[in-house]
Amino acid sequence: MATATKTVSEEEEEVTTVKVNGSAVNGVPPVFTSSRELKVVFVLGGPGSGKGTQCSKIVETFGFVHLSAGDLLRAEIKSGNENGNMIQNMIKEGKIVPAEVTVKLLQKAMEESENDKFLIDGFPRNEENRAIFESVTGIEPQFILFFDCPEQEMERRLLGRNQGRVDDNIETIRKRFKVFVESSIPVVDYYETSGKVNKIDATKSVDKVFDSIRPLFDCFNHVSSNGYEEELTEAIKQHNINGSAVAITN
Ligand SMILES: Nc1ncnc2c1ncn2[C@@H]1O[C@H](COP(=O)(O)OP(=O)(O)O)[C@@H](O)[C@H]1O
Ligand SMILES: O=c1ccn([C@@H]2O[C@H](COP(=O)(O)OP(=O)(O)O)[C@@H](O)[C@H]2O)c(=O)[nH]1
Repeated sequence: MATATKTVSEEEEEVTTVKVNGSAVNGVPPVFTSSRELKVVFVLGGPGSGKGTQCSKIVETFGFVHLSAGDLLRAEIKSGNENGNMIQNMIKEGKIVPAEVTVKLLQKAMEESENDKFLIDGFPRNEENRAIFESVTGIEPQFILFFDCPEQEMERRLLGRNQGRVDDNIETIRKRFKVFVESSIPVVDYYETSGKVNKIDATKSVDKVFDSIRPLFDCFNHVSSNGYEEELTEAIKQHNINGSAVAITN
């Protein structure tokens, strides 16, 4: 008689062969257990550049799930998890939490969601984040949104944010800016080499910034006869022609 119980070898088989977006990295298959084709957009930019604000608008209009790495880490502190103290101290100092911790939280959130389109906000923050995310999930981002904003404006916004965050004080803000330039900009540079970065002028009003982002997401709502990939490639090309070609200013 057939039974629902899987043998150990069947379970091993499932974990190693049923995986997102496929490819093994350095011969080690991703350990992601979902079989959905997930679409991920990384949203990067300095602290206070407006990433979270725009992610909310993208969620409303284009049906993505917003995963803020910072929010997931702050929830972990609140949950009383054993890593909580370490995470709290890192955030207070503006340092980057070890990749294993953040990737695990992102992975869990994606696996628990029934959606297949994710905005990952504020991650990857350094090369270690990027490499570990890629090797664990096997996911390559569709593209990168990079919010370009001068430090003076980001500082003004952060000091006015009023969310009671332990890191929105001038001393920690300065440390976060330094970490951003030294560790996060190299990730943007990495993706620039594969033409995946879409630079956004984040100094404009919230609505104007959203207007410049919108065309990059339209293809997720209406797929032309050319197909989604072609439509996205064309949107990125147009975005760059329209004067936002990538030139990292920091
Ligand atoms: N385009 C904008 N112009 C002015 N203020 C903004 C703009 N976008 C966001 N803000 C404000 O700046 C602060 C930081 O924005 P937020 O979205 O939290 O940034 P991030 O997620 O990049 O840290 C918030 O108080 C937000 O309301
Ligand atoms: O992938 C991440 C995302 C966030 N953080 C920590 O969380 C803080 C706040 O990040 P968040 O993205 O919430 O805020 P932002 O600095 O972009 O305003 C950072 O300074 C880091 O200390 C981290 O270590 N890894």
